[in-house]
Amino acid sequence: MGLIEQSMIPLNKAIKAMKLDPGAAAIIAVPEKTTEVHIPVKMDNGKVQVFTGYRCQHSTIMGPAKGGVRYHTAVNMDEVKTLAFWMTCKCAVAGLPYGGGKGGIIVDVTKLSERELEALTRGYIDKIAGVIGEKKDIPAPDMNTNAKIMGWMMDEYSKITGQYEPGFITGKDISVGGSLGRTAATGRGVVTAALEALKVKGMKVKGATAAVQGFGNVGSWTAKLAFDEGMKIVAISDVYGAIANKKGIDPYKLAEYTATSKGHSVVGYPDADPIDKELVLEQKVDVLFPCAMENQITKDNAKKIKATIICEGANGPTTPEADEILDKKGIFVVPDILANGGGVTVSYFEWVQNLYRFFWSEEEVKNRQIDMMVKAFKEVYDLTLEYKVPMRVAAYIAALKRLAVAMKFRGMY
Ligand SMILES: NC(=O)C1=CN([C@@H]2O[C@H](COP(=O)(O)OP(=O)(O)OC[C@H]3O[C@@H](n4cnc5c(N)ncnc54)[C@H](O)[C@@H]3O)[C@@H](O)[C@H]2O)C=CC1
Ligand SMILES: O=C(O)CCC(=O)C(=O)O
Repeated sequence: MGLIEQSMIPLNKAIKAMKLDPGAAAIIAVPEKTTEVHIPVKMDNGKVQVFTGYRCQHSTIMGPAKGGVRYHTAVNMDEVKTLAFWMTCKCAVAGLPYGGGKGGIIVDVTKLSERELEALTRGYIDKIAGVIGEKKDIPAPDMNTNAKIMGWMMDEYSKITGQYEPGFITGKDISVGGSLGRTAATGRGVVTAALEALKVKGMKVKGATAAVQGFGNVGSWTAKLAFDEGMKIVAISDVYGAIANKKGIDPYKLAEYTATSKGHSVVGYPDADPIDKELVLEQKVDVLFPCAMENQITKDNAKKIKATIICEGANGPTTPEADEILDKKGIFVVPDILANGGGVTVSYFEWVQNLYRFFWSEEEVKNRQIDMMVKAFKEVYDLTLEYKVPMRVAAYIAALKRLAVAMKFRGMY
C-alpha cells in the first residue's frame, strides 16, 4: 500500500465516525496544488547535476499552507503529498490559522559540499518562488534541513521579491527573524504530549523509562526534555545504529558526543552499549518515542513492541496494520498530528513575530506552546471518549471538525 492510501485509512475512519458531509470529505482527500521542479546545480567537479524537487499545497482552507522541506534520497511526490496532508490535519488539531504544505528534494546531503548544498537550496527557491510566500505557503525545516538552510532560502526569496521577507519561512536563526524556542519546539511538544499521556494512564513521570528512535532535531530534543522531566532514556538509535544503557543515557552528553562523531552518529558513544537498531523499538519501556521517519512500526515489529505509550515525534511512523495490532494490545498511541504539532505551533509564533516585527521572550514562547498543546491533547482525548475511537482517529475528528466549519463558511460545500 502506498503512503497516500495508508494516510487515508484513519481519515476515513474519522469521516465515518463523525458522519462528515461527503462533499467536505472529498475536498480534504486531495491536495489543492502540486509542483515538481528540476534544479540544475554546477557541482564542484565542474559537471552539472540536475536534482528533482517538489512542493505541495494540500490545503489553504484555514490559512496559508505551512510545512517543512525535506532533503532525502527517498523523497517522492506521493510522500510530499502525504506529508502536506498531515500538515493540514496537524495545523487544524493545534488550532492554527494555517493549511498544510510540504516540500522536498531528492538528494543525499552527505554527498554535497557546503557550496553545492547552498546552490541547490537557492535553485529550489528560484523554481518554487511563484507558489510560496508569507500569505501563500510558508516553508520550514524537516529532515536534513536546518536554520542555516532556512536562512539561505529567506535570502534568496528576499532577492527575488526585492524586499526583506522573514515571514515567508520559519525555523530561521534568531539573527534573521527566528523565534526563541523554535529549535527545541517539536521535542517540547512531543514531551508535553507524553506527560499528558502518562497522566491519563495514571503513571509517574519521574523514573519513567523511554526509548527514542532518531537523534536529529526531534529525537535529540525529545530525549533532552524528557530527561529534564526526570524520565530515564534507556535506548536511542539513529540511521547508523543504536545504543542502550539500563541505568539511563544522558542526552546532553550524547549530543556533545554526536557534535563531533563520525556522521554525527550515536554509534560509539562510550557510556552505553551498542545494540541492533531495530531493538530500540522493542524495548520494554513506559514511553516509546519514534522520532525518525515514516513506516518504522509495521505489522512485522508491532507484535514485539512492549511500550505502554507510543508518542509519535516523526510523521507517519506507524503503518495502519501496525496501528490495529497496537490497538488490540492496548498500547496508548499519541498520534503524530497531535504529538509533533509543537514545531509548527512555534513556527506560527515565529511568523506572527515576523509580521509584527516584535519579538517574545523564550519563556513566553514556551508557556504559550505548552498551553496550546495541553488544550489540543485534552480536546482529542475527550473525543476518544465521546466517539469510542483510538487517539489517532479522534485527532482526525478534531481536525475535520475545524476544517468542515471553515469550508462551510467559505461556501465550499
Ligand atoms: N524538524 C521539525 O520541526 C519536525 C519534524 N518532524 C518529523 O520528525 C521526523 C524527524 O525529523 P527531524 O528530527 O527534523 O530530522 P533530522 O534529519 O534532524 O533527524 C532525523 C533522525 O532520524 C534518524 N533516522 C533516519 N532514518 C532512521 C532509521 N531508519 N532508524 C533510526 N533512525 C533513523 C537520523 O539518523 C537522524 O538522527 C520526521 O518524520 C519529520 O518529518 C515533525 C514535526 C516537526
Ligand atoms: O514548522 C513548520 O512549519 C512545519 C514543521 C513540519 O514540517 C512538520 O510538522 O512536519
